[in-house]
Amino acid sequence: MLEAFSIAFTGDEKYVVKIKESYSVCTDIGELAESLAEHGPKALGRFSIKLGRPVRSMLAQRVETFEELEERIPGKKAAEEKYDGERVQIHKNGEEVKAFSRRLEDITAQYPDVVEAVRKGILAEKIVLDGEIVAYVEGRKADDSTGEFYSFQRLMKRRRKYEVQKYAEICPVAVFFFDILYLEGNSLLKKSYPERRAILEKYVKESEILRLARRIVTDNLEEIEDFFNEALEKKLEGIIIKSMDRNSIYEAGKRSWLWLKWKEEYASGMRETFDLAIVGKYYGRGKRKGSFGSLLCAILNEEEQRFETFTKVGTGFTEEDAKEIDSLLSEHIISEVPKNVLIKSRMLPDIFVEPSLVIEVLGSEITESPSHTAGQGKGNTGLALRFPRFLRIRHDKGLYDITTLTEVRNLKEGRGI
Ligand SMILES: Nc1ncnc2c1ncn2[C@@H]1O[C@H](COP(=O)(O)OP(=O)(O)OP(=O)(O)O)[C@@H](O)[C@H]1O
Repeated sequence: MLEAFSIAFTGDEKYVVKIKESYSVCTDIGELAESLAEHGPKALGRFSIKLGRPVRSMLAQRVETFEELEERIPGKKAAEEKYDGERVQIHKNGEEVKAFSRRLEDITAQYPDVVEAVRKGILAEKIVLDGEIVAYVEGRKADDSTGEFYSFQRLMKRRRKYEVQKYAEICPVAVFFFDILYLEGNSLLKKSYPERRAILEKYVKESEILRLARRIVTDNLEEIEDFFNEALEKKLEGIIIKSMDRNSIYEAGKRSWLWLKWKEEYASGMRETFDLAIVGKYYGRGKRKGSFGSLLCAILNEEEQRFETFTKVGTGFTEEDAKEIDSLLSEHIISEVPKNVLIKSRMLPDIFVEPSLVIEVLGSEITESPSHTAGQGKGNTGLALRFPRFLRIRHDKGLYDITTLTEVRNLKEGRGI
């Protein structure tokens, strides 16, 4: 249809791309046609976001490797949690609130709880917000202040015309806002992502239902890896990396390289298990305070007869695992780095543990890392295991039965263990 518009209203095919761009902002096809009929190509580029008329969503590109995140968006970037629910664009005009789906359908009636929360907790008269609605229950467990995410399938129970109120109770939701597109008469589409996020934070009064997408801003890929692992631990499926560049505008209707997605399934090139010795423990920090935290784990360097750190494991533990590990480790806590262990100063754990307990860990990539000491040469980089996940305690394995440096090197070079 948009192609036909190009010929019909401009007499030339060459305007198709521009017409498509205009449609991303002016999704009312009648209005688009009228304007083109009246002004011809001059109408293009004049469209702006309008209250009550959703723009097409900006989408993220996928990358093939974790390093590609750095290649595509070098330096400082934001990593946001990626919520698996329904994309929603919320338009608030005073008391009137409308919610639109990614397919631009009006889904307001399905979410009376969200509408009510927006009326109360969004501190602007006229505003357009972009986010994801998820099946979510706040602070379910006593020790879990961040709440619990449920599957997309569960959210789909809310897709109904009848008994909406009943299902609002059966399936509570939260909206995680990650963008703002319009404020009090002004389009924000051309503002940079850091500017938009700062404005967004001012206008969302967080509550059980209204949340801001959790994120970190960093230029350190390892921190992003930790953030990704934490996201998986919360049963999220990944993260979205966002450019902080001056030109990081909101590209309506585009699958943009300014946003990259990284999901659990992309990381599973290799699925190999490793038996590792625990040599330290970190406490849960920030929102994970009070949680189990993570374990610093080592492989055996057979030649040097010492344990060299290889990874930090923070996911995959059940509550029982955590309790058992804590109680087993309590007998091996010491006040300094154990003699037969090599740890980089940047990785010093909160608690040092004499190597004794062996755990089995699933991992999906071996990379060079300045943080770990496994096989570290003169260049000061060691080998590290990416995306580790705890599987079980190996009571049956002794310290000298664990994965060795030779095995890790073989695996890295594709020779297998
Ligand atoms: N923090 C976030 N920032 C941007 N998008 C997010 C965020 N959290 C969740 N999303 C959602 O993630 C979607 C992209 O993830 P995914 O690849 O799983 O979805 P898809 O429908 O298969 O692909 P796509 O939406 O990219 O076409 C976005 O369209 C958006 O709805």
